[in-house]
Amino acid sequence: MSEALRVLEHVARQEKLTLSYQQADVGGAGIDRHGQALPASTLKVCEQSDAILFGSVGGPKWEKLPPAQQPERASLLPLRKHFTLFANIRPGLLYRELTDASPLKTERIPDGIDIVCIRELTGGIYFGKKETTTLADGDVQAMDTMVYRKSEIERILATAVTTARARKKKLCSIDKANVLETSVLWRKTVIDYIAKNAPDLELSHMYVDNAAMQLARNPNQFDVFVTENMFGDILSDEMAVICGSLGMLSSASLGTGKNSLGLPFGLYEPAGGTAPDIAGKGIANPCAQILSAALMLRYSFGLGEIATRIEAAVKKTVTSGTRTGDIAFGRPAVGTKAMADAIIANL
Ligand SMILES: NC(=O)c1ccc[n+]([C@@H]2O[C@H](COP(=O)([O-])OP(=O)(O)OC[C@H]3O[C@@H](n4cnc5c(N)ncnc54)[C@H](O)[C@@H]3O)[C@@H](O)[C@H]2O)c1
Ligand SMILES: CC(C)[C@H](C(=O)O)[C@@H](O)C(=O)O
Ligand SMILES: [Mg+2]
Repeated sequence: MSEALRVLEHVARQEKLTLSYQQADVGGAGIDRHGQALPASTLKVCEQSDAILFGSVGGPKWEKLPPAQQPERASLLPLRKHFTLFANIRPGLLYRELTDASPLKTERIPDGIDIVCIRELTGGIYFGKKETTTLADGDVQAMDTMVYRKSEIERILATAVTTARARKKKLCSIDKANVLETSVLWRKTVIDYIAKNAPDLELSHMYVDNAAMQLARNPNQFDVFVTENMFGDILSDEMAVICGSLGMLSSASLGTGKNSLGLPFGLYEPAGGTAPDIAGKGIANPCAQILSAALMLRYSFGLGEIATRIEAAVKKTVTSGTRTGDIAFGRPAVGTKAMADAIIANL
């Protein structure tokens, strides 16, 4: 986050913009300093802001807390729900020059990867009824329910249509309609919605297990794919690794809310987590956070040109060989700060 803020401050200086931001504790920092993962003061700061640039939460230190109090469930999910951020846009981009960082064979992705995951973010099994009960026979039973309404599916489809129209007009909807009732509704809603509202799109459907395989086999057969919350969580991590590293995967979460500029209010965060295995060593890849900041400038501040400039600087830095360990693969690696320095130099 500190490197992303340095990049933002740098572009603000260059463009003579005033960037006004407040930092607020969330997740483990919220628990440690305020006794709650999402302190009321933090929520207030978010409500008064035009956008949220989110770090990552969670980690071994808080894993022993009751599940409902842990950072992920008690801060990130409530934030998504509070602002109805139902549309999670995760671009899966692997530069041609970086194909060696992908576990896929270069022959399969000679031009890199360029796909987009649209994940429904405020419904499904994440937010359905949850319960753990001890049964009469002493056995313990836990339950999570997956619930979707047609209207929830339609509103994420609107985002998917806009995204697909701005690209190759090709949309794949991913579900498990051979097993799940929610997926049967999902597929029917997709068919009806696209026929009525976007007949210009090339629409396909795929079961999620096959999609997981197809992503690894030939990712560029997709252009934009849209899916429910948990499938999107899992497929976006797979997408991240075939695109080189979770450290490169940014994301934007949007709802219907508008900010004081009349633009979409959004939460912008890397798709990855707190990377406990490398935390504190100064070697994490800052690109996902920096690219998330670029998405924030584009969607919530209407500063698309500056966002494109940041994206180009990240690409130039990585493709010219300056890389953190997660994407270095045998080349000399730089640390987090040096990576951001190089990006700033390219800006
Ligand atoms: N948005 C979020 O806040 C978010 C997202 C995912 C996971 N988490 C939380 O993070 C914690 C760790 O989860 P996990 O280990 O399953 O996932 P993770 O994403 O933190 O790490 C998975 C792997 O990817 C690597 N990685 C991730 N980001 C990287 C980066 N920027 N640079 C280099 N390598 C990077 C890690 O080193 C690790 O090997 C858990 O508490 C989890 O709940 C939070
Ligand atoms: C941390 C966790 C709650 C979160 C999710 O499952 O949505 C993360 O994995 C993500 O992909 O943003
Ligand atoms: Mg995830």
